[in-house]
Amino acid sequence: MAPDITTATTMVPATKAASGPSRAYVTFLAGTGDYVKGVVGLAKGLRKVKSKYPLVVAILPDVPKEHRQILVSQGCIVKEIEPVYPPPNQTQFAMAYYVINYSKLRIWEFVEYSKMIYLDGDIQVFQNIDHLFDYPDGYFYAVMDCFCEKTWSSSPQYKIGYCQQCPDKVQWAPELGPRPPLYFNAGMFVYEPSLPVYHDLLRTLQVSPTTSFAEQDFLNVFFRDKYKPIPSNYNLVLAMLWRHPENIQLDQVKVVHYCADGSKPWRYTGKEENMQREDIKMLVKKWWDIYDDESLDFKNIVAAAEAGNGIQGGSVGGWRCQFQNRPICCLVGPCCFSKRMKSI
Ligand SMILES: O=c1ccn([C@@H]2O[C@H](COP(=O)(O)OP(=O)(O)O)[C@@H](O)[C@H]2O)c(=O)[nH]1
Ligand SMILES: OC[C@H]1O[C@H](O[C@@H]2[C@@H](O)[C@H](O)[C@@H](O)[C@H](O)[C@@H]2O)[C@H](O)[C@@H](O)[C@H]1O
Ligand SMILES: [Mn+2]
Repeated sequence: MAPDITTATTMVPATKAASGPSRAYVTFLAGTGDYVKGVVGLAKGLRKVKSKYPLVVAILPDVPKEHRQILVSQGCIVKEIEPVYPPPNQTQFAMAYYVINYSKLRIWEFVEYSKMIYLDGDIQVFQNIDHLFDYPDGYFYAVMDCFCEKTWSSSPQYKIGYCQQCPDKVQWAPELGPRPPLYFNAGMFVYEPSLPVYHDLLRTLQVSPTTSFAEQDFLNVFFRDKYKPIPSNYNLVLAMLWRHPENIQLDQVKVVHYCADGSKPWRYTGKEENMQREDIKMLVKKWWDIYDDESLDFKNIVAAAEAGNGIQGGSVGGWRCQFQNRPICCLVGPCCFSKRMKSI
């Protein structure tokens, strides 16, 4: 099991979760590039909506020390994972870098948590979604994807203009075979870590064909009997705004997925198609407002909690150190959020 880097550096030994099933959000970070900004934004966004649960970051070995330190300083629980590679293949992935996304499968190994919510690093949470952890166990919850973007141009759905978001607009062509089962976007999902499932995933991957949406396609096949769609409010794939506006009520959206071409806020130039839309500009600004909000930096949250300023019951988002009867037991912080804290 991947060691908690924070536990290794924590001044005091982490102990088992104090009470009740252990839950956490989890994201994935690879490379030396700027996705680390996405993860910092996500950590601050979860704090802004007062989530009760910590953010675990599964990182590949190529993530530099400086980025790891930034994540720990933002209260993240950093866990190094080994890459997962698909079987040798000639696949033309929709995006060449999708090949690294198979490494996401390592999060099934995080069995110190009973339930986790996976969020891509290019996602922001604008309203609290902790209640998703209470959904019945035994299912895989995720939002249905959209097939209308050109990233889908090699798919049979795209070729006939069929999309599951509006199945009556263009009927599925029976001559293409059975209508495809509901298909989820793998940028956000609710799942239960499990070693048997983890080993089954890795074994099955090695005998599965690789396809253009890499681990997203693979997860859709693997969990097809357990998949339960949840509303688009929990993972707004931005293309929905111009492809299926009738399905979206922007003020109800809790989670935004900046996956449309040119929409990553930390790289936004406004030059790509659809990027000058008022709703896109508003959502990019909302992301930056959180990223730039220093009051959401972990060190300032701890300081405010220590001073008891405006945080009820001297807790941080409902968490209090069980050992030192203070909001935070130590400035290292993440040990609290992963092991030593208990929900009050
Ligand atoms: O260079 C990269 C590319 C991707 N990712 C991670 O892999 C996820 C999936 O990639 P991406 O979100 O770019 O795919 P999309 O949702 O846009 O198809 C990202 O959100 C990050 O968490 C990363 O850490 N570094
Ligand atoms: O590795 C495959 C990726 O496939 C998914 O994104 C795609 C896809 O869903 C299309 O529907 C969209 O058109 C496209 O923009 C979007 O990037 C996941 O968001 C990502 O986490 C990851 O699994
Ligand atoms: Mn994404």
